[in-house]
Amino acid sequence: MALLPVDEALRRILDGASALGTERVDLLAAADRVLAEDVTANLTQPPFDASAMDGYAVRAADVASVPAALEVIGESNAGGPFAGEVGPSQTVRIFTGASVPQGADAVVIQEDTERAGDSLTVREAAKPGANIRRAGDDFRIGDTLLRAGRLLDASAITLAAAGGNAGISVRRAPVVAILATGDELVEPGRTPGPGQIVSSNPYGLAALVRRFGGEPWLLGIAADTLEDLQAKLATAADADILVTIGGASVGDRDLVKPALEARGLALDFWKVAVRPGKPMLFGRLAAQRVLGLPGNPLSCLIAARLFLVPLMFRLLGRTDAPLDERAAVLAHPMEANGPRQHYMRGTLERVAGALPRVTALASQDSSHMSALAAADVLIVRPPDAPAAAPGDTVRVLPLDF
Ligand SMILES: Nc1nc2c(c(=O)[nH]1)N[C@H]1C(S)=C(S)[C@@H](COP(=O)(O)OP(=O)(O)OC[C@H]3O[C@@H](n4cnc5c(N)ncnc54)[C@H](O)[C@@H]3O)O[C@H]1N2
Ligand code: MOO
Repeated sequence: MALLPVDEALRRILDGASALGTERVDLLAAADRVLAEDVTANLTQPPFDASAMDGYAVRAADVASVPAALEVIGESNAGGPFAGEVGPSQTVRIFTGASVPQGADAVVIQEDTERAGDSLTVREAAKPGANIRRAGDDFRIGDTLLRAGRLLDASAITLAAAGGNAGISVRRAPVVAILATGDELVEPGRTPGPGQIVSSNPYGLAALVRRFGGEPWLLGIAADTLEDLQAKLATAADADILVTIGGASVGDRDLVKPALEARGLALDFWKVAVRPGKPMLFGRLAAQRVLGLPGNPLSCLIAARLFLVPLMFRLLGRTDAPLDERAAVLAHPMEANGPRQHYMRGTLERVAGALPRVTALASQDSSHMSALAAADVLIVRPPDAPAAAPGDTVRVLPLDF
């Protein structure tokens, strides 16, 4: 099979994928979930004309020329409005957030006044509307506050709450089953025997899945036998997405593809023109989407960021773009690229008033986890890109996981 271009691989993975079902959660459980329905305002905010400052509610005409002498006739507190009306040459003591009483059309801040008993001297003039937040300035009952498909961050949750919404409809989190494969693997914390290494990838993948709103489901490590692979794959039938790690290449023990095929995998593609991540496979086991990621840790995580995360966005109904490429300027020359789209690990440096400057790390080995942890971007080198010079503009993808 020929290597598939990155865009085409992504298109095929997303083909026919649609948003999962919805569930209602209360506001405290809504953080980082994806909104499934528009949120509307059940209230108007502010619900009344409110003072923006601590001071005195006045008739602007009374304080057009200063100093002006006024009589204090009462008080309006946040939560305790003044019941009467402010008449000519009268004023009401008022506090931030309190309702502006009838008759008043401006608020003079406390610092611009002098008080003696019920007498107030205003030293600064105020125009009509000064320091008043009008009813509905922020939003009105029936307004659409938030659109479906948006990630619920702190500001969105604050707005939903202010609009009188106690519960929110969100997308069900996609369940992503993760199966490590390989006789050489032991769980972290165990001492590897001869020829063994620690199975690190599932933990990084689980973090990535959580980070983007999914529910990771770790299936452990399958041995390099068709029997064990098939048995472990069978336990994942209820997951929305099945991810296998390793055993995807052409070695004699690379049995993931045959094991999946024996379980009825409809293979869509195997091998993508991407570096790292080439031996990735994608197919379907009935309704379940299956991503077979390579074993090299960087290949695994970077392929997951490039292909699994956009699929999760789709299942979550997210409307923002899953891959946010930006421009940066190269700090050094770069050789021409080969036929695979190369996602090189790099570090980004801010430059005042100009595009940031990017430096590729010395190690671009797909097994060097220390390099990935030290990087803050991936430099995207398109297939067969010509050699580049310092100062050339390149695309970078922030490492956001
Ligand atoms: N003759 C060829 N050999 C290889 C090719 C090729 O095209 N022709 N592709 C290379 C590329 S590119 C990659 S990437 C790797 C991917 O191989 P597999 O997906 O089959 O992965 P494994 O061989 O099982 O493992 C590779 C490497 O990663 C380690 N590994 C595996 N699982 C884990 C885990 N859960 N945690 C940490 N590390 C893991 C494994 O021990 C190996 O060191 O193939 C190249 N070969
Ligand atoms: O694609 Mo492999 O991921 O180049 O090491």
